[in-house]
Amino acid sequence: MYCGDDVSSCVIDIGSYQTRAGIQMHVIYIFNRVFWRRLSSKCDPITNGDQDVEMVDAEGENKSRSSKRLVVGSAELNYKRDNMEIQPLFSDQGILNFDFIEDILNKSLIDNLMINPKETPLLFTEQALHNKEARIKLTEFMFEKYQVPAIFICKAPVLASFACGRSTAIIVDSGSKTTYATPVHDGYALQKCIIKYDIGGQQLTSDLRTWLENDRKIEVIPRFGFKKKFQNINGVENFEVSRLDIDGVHPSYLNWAKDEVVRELKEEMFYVSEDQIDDRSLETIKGLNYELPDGQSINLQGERVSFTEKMFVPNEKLPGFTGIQHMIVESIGKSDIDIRRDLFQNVILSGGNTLFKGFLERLQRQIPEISPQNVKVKVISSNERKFSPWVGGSILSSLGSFQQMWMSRQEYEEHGSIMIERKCP
Ligand SMILES: Nc1ncnc2c1ncn2[C@@H]1O[C@H](COP(=O)(O)OP(=O)(O)OP(=O)(O)O)[C@@H](O)[C@H]1O
Repeated sequence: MYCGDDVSSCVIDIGSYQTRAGIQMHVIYIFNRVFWRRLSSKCDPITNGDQDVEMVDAEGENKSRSSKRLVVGSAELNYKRDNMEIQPLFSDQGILNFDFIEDILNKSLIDNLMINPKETPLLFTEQALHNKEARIKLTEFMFEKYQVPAIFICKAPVLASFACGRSTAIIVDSGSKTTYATPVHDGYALQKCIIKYDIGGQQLTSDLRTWLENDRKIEVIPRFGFKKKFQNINGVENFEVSRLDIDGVHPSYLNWAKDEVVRELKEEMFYVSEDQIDDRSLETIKGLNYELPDGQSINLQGERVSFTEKMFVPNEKLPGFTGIQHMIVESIGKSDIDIRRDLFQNVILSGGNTLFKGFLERLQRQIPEISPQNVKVKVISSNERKFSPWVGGSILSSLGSFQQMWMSRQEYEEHGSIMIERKCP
C-alpha cells in the first residue's frame, strides 16, 4: 500500500493527437505529438549537445548508430526545421511506442512540470479496451526506468464518468483517431459491451483537405510556406503574400502543417446538423467566407454540415458503422438489462471531436428514435470534455480514500508487474 497523501500526484493522459499531463488540479501541460529531427552531418548550432540515438530497422534487426534527436512539445512543432520528421505516438493498431515515452516524460514531467518522478505517484489513463500487455509494459517501464514510488492505470471512460460525477454512465469518447462507446458500471468499464470504430477528428480533417485540394483546387499552404507583408497603396491597405522555399521540409512535417491549417478551418466553420441532412436542407445552410492563413478566401455552405454528417450515417469505408447514435444504443443493448435505463439517462460526451456545435443535440434527438419506448435519454457534456479523462484522474487521485489503491514500489518488488492487473482492474 502506498500512503503518500502529503505528496501531489501527477495525472498523464496520452492521446494520439494531444497528451495532457498535470499535477492534481493545478498545472496542466499539454503537448502535441512527438517528432524527431535527422541531424545534418555539418555542424549546426541548434543541434549542439544532441545525443545520438540507437535506431532499429523495421524488423528489429540491424541496429545502427544514427544521428537523430527526439524533440517533444507543441511549441517545438511551430519551428520549421529541415528534415524534421513527425512520428505518431501510437501505431495503427493503437499500441504506444515506448521508444518515445522516455523523452515525452522527461520533457513534460521534469522540464515543464518540474516534478521529480522518483517522489511523485503517477496516474496514467488508458484506452477503454483492456490491454494487459501494454499496461504491464508501462508498469515495468515506470518502476524500472523512473523509480516511481507508485502508479495507477485507469481506463479513460471510467475517469470521464468520474469527471461528470457519475459512476454508471455510457461514455461516448470521440478523439482524433477513434470513437468508443463504453458503458461504465460502478466504476468499471464493461469490456464486452464496448464498441469502437476508427472514426474521429483526424478523418474529418483529412476528408476536408482532400476535398479542398481535389474539388476546390485550393492549394493548402502551411504557415511556414509564405510571408505576409502589410502594404498601403494609395490608401488601400492589404497584405502582399510571397511564397517561401520549403525544400528540405520532411513530407511528414509538411503533411502535419497542412493538416493544421485545415483543422483550424474545420473547428471554426463546421457544426453538426440537428437532423439528418438531405439535398434540400443543405441549401438552407448559411454560407460563410473563411480566410486561410495565406489570404486565400473560401466560401463554405452545405460543407459546413456535410462532413460532420459522416459521423451519423453509414460509411462505406467502415464496415458495420451506421452512426455514433447506433453505436451507443447497440452498446447499451449489450449490457445487463438492469442498468440499461441508467445508461440511457447518462450518455456522457468526451473527446475533442464531440466539441462541434450541435453534436449533443443531434444525439439527444436521434437516440430516442432508435431506443426502446418509454426510456428517457439524457446526453450530458461538460465544457472540459476535451480533457475529461484527465480531470477525472485528477479528482480520483486527490481523494483520501484512493491513496490505498496505488500500486506501490514495494508491491512491484514483491509481486512483479503483473500486480497491476489486481490493483487496477
Ligand atoms: N472545438 C472543436 N471543434 C471540433 N473539433 C475539435 C475541437 N477541438 C478539438 N477538436 C478535434 O478533436 C480532435 C482531438 O481530440 P482529442 O484531443 O480528444 O484527441 P486525443 O485524445 O489526442 O486522441 P485519441 O482519443 O484518438 O487518442 C482533433 O481532431 C481536433 O480537430
